[in-house]
Amino acid sequence: MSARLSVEQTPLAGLMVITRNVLSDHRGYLERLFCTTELARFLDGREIAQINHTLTRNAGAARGMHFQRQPFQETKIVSCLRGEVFDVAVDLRKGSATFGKWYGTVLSADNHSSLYIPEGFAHGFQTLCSDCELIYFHTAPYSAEAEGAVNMLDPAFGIEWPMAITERSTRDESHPFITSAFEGLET
Ligand SMILES: Cc1cn([C@H]2C[C@H](O)[C@@H](COP(=O)(O)OP(=O)(O)O[C@H]3O[C@@H](C)C(=O)[C@@H](O)[C@H]3O)O2)c(=O)[nH]c1=O
Repeated sequence: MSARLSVEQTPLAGLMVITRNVLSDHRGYLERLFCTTELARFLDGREIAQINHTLTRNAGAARGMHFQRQPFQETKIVSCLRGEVFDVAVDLRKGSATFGKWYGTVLSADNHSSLYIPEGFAHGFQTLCSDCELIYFHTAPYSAEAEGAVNMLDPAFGIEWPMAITERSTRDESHPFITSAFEGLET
């Protein structure tokens, strides 16, 4: 049986784009969203602790850039099951050669791509059309106390969002810009 998931490295070590190889027939298709066996070499024993699903109604809306601190640091796999989003991860790993760099890619229901985001990255996205649904596989449970975030408009990162950001949560709007005191996340 051929691999159902193809994995491509990005310029940020450990951050990967997964393409789901669909099995189509006259009814439609089947695709694999997660596979312990195929992803074993990356997961290195981590198990999925939580699966979350979000709907974002309006095009141009954005969520992020979120992460969880130790001991709830998490790897997450993000997939878009309806619509199209520009999905972004920022490397916040302390001591990383690419600290502060970002990588973005379009995830859509049609391109069957997912982003594999390792510990030490912040994640966010912007919707490119209305009614976008994402599904997240997380290796740690949600912890409000361990949540952290950086501002998606922070010039220190210079993320090139595809369109003007039309909507964010009050909390996401209020995340401060980082300062030189921010050394990054321990991983
Ligand atoms: C993320 C999360 C939130 N919540 C609660 C907190 C709050 O009351 C409500 C909405 O939370 P938020 O506004 O943080 O939801 P949202 O902005 O969609 O948060 C998500 O953003 C993207 C970018 C990610 O990377 C995800 O991991 C997650 O952080 O849901 C949970 O109960 N469990 C969870 O796992």
